[in-house]
Amino acid sequence: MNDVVLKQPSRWQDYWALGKPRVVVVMLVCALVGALLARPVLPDLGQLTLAMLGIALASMGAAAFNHLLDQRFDQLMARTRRRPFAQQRLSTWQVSLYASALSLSGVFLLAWLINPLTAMLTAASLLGYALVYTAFLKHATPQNITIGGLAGAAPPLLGWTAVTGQLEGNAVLLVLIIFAWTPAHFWVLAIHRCEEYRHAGVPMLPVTHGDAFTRLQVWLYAWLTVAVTLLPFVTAMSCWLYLLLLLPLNARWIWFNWRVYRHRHDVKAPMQAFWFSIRYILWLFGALLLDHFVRF
Ligand code: HEM
Ligand SMILES: CC(C)=CCC/C(C)=C/CC/C(C)=C/COP(=O)(O)OP(=O)(O)O
Repeated sequence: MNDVVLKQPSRWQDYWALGKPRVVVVMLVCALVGALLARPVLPDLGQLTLAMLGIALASMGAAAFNHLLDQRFDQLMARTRRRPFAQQRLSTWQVSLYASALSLSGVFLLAWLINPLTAMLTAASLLGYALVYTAFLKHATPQNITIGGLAGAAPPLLGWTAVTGQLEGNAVLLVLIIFAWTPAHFWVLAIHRCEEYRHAGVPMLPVTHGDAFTRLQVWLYAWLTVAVTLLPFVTAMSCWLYLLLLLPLNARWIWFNWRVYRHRHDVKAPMQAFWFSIRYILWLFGALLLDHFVRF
């Protein structure tokens, strides 16, 4: 018998998937590093755990709203069509309630037990991703992710303000790193999935401006990312260990993105660069953390 019977995910697995848990885990790592870099000494572990919980709940709520608002587009793309709401395994009511419950509990937890600034910034990121990006920018302009990327870049700032209760320049530097990294992170995936985005009518850069132009943008943003990652060293927020770890990491980053730019016929290059982008951001924040604690 050739038929493969795919096992349906359980209800819990469906709810879990709505929160884009793998993306949120990486965001939480960035938030945690932001929190640990904020002061020379370790923050209170109880407060830190609560802050991470609040940020996680709000991020997963934002992701669930993204599923809710993008159902029609998710149904049109092979990458997303098996999502629980795209397949109508969960109802509009269930997803709306779940997204609202996660978002509100996350923001209220931060407002009540952490501080109002972190709650406000988290609420702004949540709305930035769920509403501004998903409901508007994503379907309006090929610059959707350069602008919308600000919401996804917020986690280190959220971690930082959770510890300090105030906005500080070094926290903004960490945001800038993710902000500069996002276009190269995403456009390589968009190059690989260009026909799906075209079919769904989503104006991603390779759809509107073509493959060659997008590869050039990836290459330029890769260099912008390199420049921004040097800022923590230039401003003396980080030291020589960070720089030492950064150099081979950036060399790999440039190499992966160079292949995207120059080896247009290498069909594997964009997705290899995409998966490396995730390892890159994790290693980078790991390097910032290591440098911080080796010094103090
Ligand atoms: C607006 C900004 C961003 C856009 C448009 C974007 C886009 C995407 C897309 C389309 C995927 C594929 C998801 C899938 O196949 O289900 C993805 C995966 C991923 N993104 Fe991003 N991303 C953004 C920001 C971020 C940020 C800030 C982080 C973390 C700091 C991040 C971490 C990840 C991770 C870890 C994955 C892999 C998920 C998996 O294993 O399935 N992304 N991103
Ligand atoms: C509070 C806070 C920090 C909020 C940020 C929340 C969050 C989960 C951001 C994720 C960024 C992301 C994966 C964008 C892709 O969306 P897409 O709709 O383009 O991708 P898709 O087609 O895979 O859904």
